[in-house]
Amino acid sequence: MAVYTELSPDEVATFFQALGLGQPNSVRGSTSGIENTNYFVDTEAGEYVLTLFERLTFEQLPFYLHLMKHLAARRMPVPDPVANVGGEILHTLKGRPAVIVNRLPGESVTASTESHCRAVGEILARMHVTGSDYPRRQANPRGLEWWNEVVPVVGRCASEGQRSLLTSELAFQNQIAVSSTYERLPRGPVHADLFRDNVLFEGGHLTGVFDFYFAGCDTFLFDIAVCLNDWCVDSGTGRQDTKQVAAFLGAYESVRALTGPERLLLPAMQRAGAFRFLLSRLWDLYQPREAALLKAHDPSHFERVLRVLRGEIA
Ligand SMILES: Nc1ncnc2c1ncn2[C@@H]1O[C@H](COP(=O)(O)OP(=O)(O)O)[C@@H](O)[C@H]1O
Ligand SMILES: N[C@@H](CCOP(=O)(O)O)C(=O)O
Repeated sequence: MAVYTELSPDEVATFFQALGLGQPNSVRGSTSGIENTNYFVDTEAGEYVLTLFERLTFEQLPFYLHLMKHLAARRMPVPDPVANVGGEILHTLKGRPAVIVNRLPGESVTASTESHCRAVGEILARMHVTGSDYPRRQANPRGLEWWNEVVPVVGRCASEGQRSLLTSELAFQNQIAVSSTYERLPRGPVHADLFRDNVLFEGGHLTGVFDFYFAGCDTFLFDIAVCLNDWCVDSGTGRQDTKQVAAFLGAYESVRALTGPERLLLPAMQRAGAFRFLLSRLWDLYQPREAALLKAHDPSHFERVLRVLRGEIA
């Protein structure tokens, strides 16, 4: 992310020492991401990421942090929050909720290949299966309820063409959500934002999945759709790459087979995935926050992806 909350080296050092992580040798603010303040901190004990939460509250965070702990404890390559002597993993720094996790190895990829799509399809299915017995419940914060709240708000600033797209897609998604097929979709904790910038690869192997801060309980199909829309879509045209989609779904199904209702609703959920990110990008554009190094994401990309999925452009 952008650094929203500035920390001095002394503040970071005191915090790390209190958690028994030693003296920081290096502290760097991250320039990517749009939601939280991240610092990369190296100490003699290891490499860490310190996150201060700018949007999420003390009440919302335990769901995300314990989900990461649950998956990490089951050998998934996700960040593992560091506990204090009392076993607490959610901390306070400068009055904000804060967490320290291990820094995962590898780099994000910008251009995805079929091999990347296979790796992400497989890890997503493993996360769905492994997360199935996670006991905490919290709704997807960027789900249907949020869409209904923000469409009228962003619609006021959007162009006429965008406004009519948003209104029409919202009506479609509201209809899908009350259908009996939708009711039968398998559900559980989902990442809900597993874009290329939230996955790490090293030497062709997937080494990390992070940024669980849009996670929530929702349909597994929504999670699959979000991934397909980022990993398997041509960024120039907004069209799906059918070979990448096949690679992703084949790998996903090698771990967990899709059900009949999931097959039926995949196109509708891909529209839902594109709609969700079009909405959040418009929201970020029209309600910007202070940040030293903020790079806003482009809404027109997801407008194109959504229009392609709706059959409005070839
Ligand atoms: N546990 C981690 N291991 C390695 N890199 C990480 C980790 N957490 C965050 N990062 C890095 O920090 C950057 C910003 O993190 P991110 O969670 O995407 O921020 P935001 O929530 O603000 O979008 C990522 O692009 C990634 O490079
Ligand atoms: N993936 C979202 C933005 C969320 O930001 P992140 O850096 O926290 O993943 C998008 O592309 O709109």
